[in-house]
Amino acid sequence: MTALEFTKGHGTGNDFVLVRDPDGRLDVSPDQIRYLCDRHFGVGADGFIRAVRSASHREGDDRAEWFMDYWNADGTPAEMCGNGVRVYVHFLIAEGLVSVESGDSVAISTRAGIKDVLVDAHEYTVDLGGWRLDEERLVTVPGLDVARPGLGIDLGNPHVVCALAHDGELDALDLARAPRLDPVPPNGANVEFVVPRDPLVADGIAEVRMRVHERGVGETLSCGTGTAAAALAFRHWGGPGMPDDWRVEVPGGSLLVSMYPVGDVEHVSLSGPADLVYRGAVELPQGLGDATQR
Ligand SMILES: N[C@@H](CCC[C@H](N)C(=O)O)C(=O)O
Repeated sequence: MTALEFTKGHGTGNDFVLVRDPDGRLDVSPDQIRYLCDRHFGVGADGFIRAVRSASHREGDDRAEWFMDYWNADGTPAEMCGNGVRVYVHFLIAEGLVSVESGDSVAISTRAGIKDVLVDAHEYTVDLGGWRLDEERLVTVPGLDVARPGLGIDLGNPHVVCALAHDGELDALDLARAPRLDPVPPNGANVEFVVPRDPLVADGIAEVRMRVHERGVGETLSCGTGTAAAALAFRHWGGPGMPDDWRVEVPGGSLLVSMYPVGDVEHVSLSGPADLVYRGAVELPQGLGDATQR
């Protein structure tokens, strides 16, 4: 049995088990990812991130040296993770795998394309790229008496954003199980519940509060792409005159979302902290198979 060395990190409480595997020698199975992310029997995390060179992963894009091999806690791969990619760059720097100074950007290959992450002391800003509106779905969740409309937003990964009237409604939600979506999205979705601050806009920045049920995970303390989806949906509903800068408060902290044109496309960025908490080594139990060398 081999011990798997890992680092535990988080971005506003959205937490990850990160492992370094520059040459793509590790083969960590979905069962092993479920074990690692289990909060009772394993290390515990919302997601698993393998740091592998793009050249050593079939989904990697060689225009970026590093690929973020991101998996949800239930052992399913995801296209993108806005908190994860910021923590990932912090991890690459801490491990000496990239060398950057404050003010530099690092390009990261993800299943949703290449994302540039700007490093600024302890704050990381990821350009999530373009986005698109998706269809509306009815959202049913314990704690809300009737189903509410939710707006689909695609950021490489799928989101459905549901506006609530006040903090009381948000606090009453039971997100222990996945909200029901109608029609059912073909690939599932992360579902964000959002309440506007009163006033919504102060000093040119709009502010909302959000809770999220993440696809493949459950309720989490934060979801970076989810905060971007929340801001985009509220700006869409608010119409012309809405600001392009949004502060989104989540249970684990707060994140800044900004929208800006890049050529003909509108991009959206996400800024916030990234923290590494501890390192360790874990032996994967028999029966799950070892994280073996390829
Ligand atoms: N927490 C992430 C999103 C992680 C992936 C998500 N659960 C999915 O399946 O799309 C974020 O910070 O964006």
